[in-house]
Amino acid sequence: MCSINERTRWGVTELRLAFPKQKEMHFKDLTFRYTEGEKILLLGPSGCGKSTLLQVLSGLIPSSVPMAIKAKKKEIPSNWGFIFQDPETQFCMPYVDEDIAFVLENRKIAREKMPDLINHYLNLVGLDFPDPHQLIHSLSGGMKQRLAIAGVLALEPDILFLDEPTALLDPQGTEDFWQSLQKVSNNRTLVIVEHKIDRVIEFVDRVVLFGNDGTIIDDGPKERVLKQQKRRLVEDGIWYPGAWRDHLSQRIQTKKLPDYQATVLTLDRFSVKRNGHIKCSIDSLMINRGEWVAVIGKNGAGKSTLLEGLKRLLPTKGKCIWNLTHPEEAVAFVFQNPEFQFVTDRVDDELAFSLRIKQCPPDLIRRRVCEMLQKFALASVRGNHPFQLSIGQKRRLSVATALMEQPQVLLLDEPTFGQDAKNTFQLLDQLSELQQQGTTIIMVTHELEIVRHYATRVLEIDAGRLVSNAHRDRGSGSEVIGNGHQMDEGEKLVSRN
Ligand SMILES: Nc1ncnc2c1ncn2[C@@H]1O[C@H](COP(=O)(O)OP(=O)(O)OP(=O)(O)O)[C@@H](O)[C@H]1O
Ligand SMILES: Nc1ncnc2c1ncn2[C@@H]1O[C@H](COP(=O)(O)OP(=O)(O)OP(=O)(O)O)[C@@H](O)[C@H]1O
Repeated sequence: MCSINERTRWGVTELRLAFPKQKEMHFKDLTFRYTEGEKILLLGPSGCGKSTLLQVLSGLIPSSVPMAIKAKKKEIPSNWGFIFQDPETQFCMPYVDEDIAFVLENRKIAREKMPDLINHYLNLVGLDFPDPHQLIHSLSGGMKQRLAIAGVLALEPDILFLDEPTALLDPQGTEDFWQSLQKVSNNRTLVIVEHKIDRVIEFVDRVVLFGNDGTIIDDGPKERVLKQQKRRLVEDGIWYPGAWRDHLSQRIQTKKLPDYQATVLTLDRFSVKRNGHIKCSIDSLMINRGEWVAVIGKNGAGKSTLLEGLKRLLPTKGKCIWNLTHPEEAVAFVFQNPEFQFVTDRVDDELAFSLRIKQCPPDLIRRRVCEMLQKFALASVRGNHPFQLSIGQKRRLSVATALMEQPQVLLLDEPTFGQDAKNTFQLLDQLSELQQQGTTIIMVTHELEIVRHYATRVLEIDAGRLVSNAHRDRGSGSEVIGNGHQMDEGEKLVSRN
């Protein structure tokens, strides 16, 4: 073991950076240095610049992402791997096995050793294909994220830059990821951005806390930073261990939900196909107005497929009856990948788009756009291109556009992934308000706290089938919900036909 003085140090000194077409510099002379073997968590509100800084530290900015940057000193490591927020950006080849083989080839691994190694890295992230010669395009969002991680682990890098590596993973996948990383990270240096705080915090020794404007507010051992900065974390809406508990204890308990009794959706021998194959089927299901339905299940189970089938974005068979006058308009949809949704080149135009098509009065559109920019913390980026937003901002914009028309039914595919605490809680408060007014919410989520504290019904999908349909109720004892997660004491699921 070498002493700290002998270890290599990297980082940036007095960094300033300008995004294309932006006059103002991001980071005001930011200095951040780190040492071989350190395990560091970058914490800060959505949009403060965490992902951008990771890309500067790895040298991706400006070498692969051209950007004007100024720094007194830059020390960039050589053997690093980068796990991106958006797994789609990570792949070089069309097939699963080829993508990992590509990395192994770069490491000059002999061809005959490759099949075993490919399986080894896929197993590390819990991907188990009978034949790994699978089209990457045909994987679910969470499966792609697992593959992206496997590809980076196959590099066997000394340094890992991890940008929200578990955002799209199911709870078991998240746990598996941290366990796999534990196995391979002994002497490695890790610089991590992660909103799901509870697990990652066990893993790191140093926490760097950023403010809204990208300045470093504190930097030091995790115990000290989390303790001394607790007020700041709460005020800025940054995740900290116990944030959920504090939020729920302060949450104004919503009035008893109105029982509308009116069926809004009936499914009968309903199935949804992708590429000619049935990927999700439900024999029989009825959902009432004002319900909050959580759709849970493992990565690749068929949750997004179900939602896309309900919105008729994929071919379906059987009955899917919406008890609504104009279902095409009354049912709003939020894709798992927010970029699929954007149709304009400015944030404010994106919000105004659907109301303009309906020829609503300009005054009303302006008022509504301003309201949503405030509610979704997007006012400072209102003139930006939607593709230039941070992941959290993109996610909020996609949800905000769906809410513009005040739809009667909301189909939401993981609307809270990649969000800081403040924006997560604000979104949930808004959805609760809409639910009180009778909006039906059908939401795919891996966030068990939402399932526990907001859902009125939980549908569990496994291998393309509805395996459990349970009404959420409070009672005694505890029960197990999807992915082997124990419900809190005092809660239980009541089965429904
Ligand atoms: N290409 C770009 N052009 C203009 N602004 C950009 C560009 N890329 C990022 N930004 C802005 O820079 C800021 C920092 O973005 P970044 O993705 O680094 O934030 P982050 O802290 O990782 O956020 P999140 O937690 O939401 O992922 C954001 O306000 C974003 O809108
Ligand atoms: N574009 C596609 N083409 C073909 N098959 C696909 C496509 N997208 C997903 N699939 C397959 O359909 C099945 C269900 O995928 P789906 O995206 O519905 O899963 P999911 O439960 O939403 O997963 P996740 O939690 O990872 O988002 C998976 O077996 C997946 O491989």
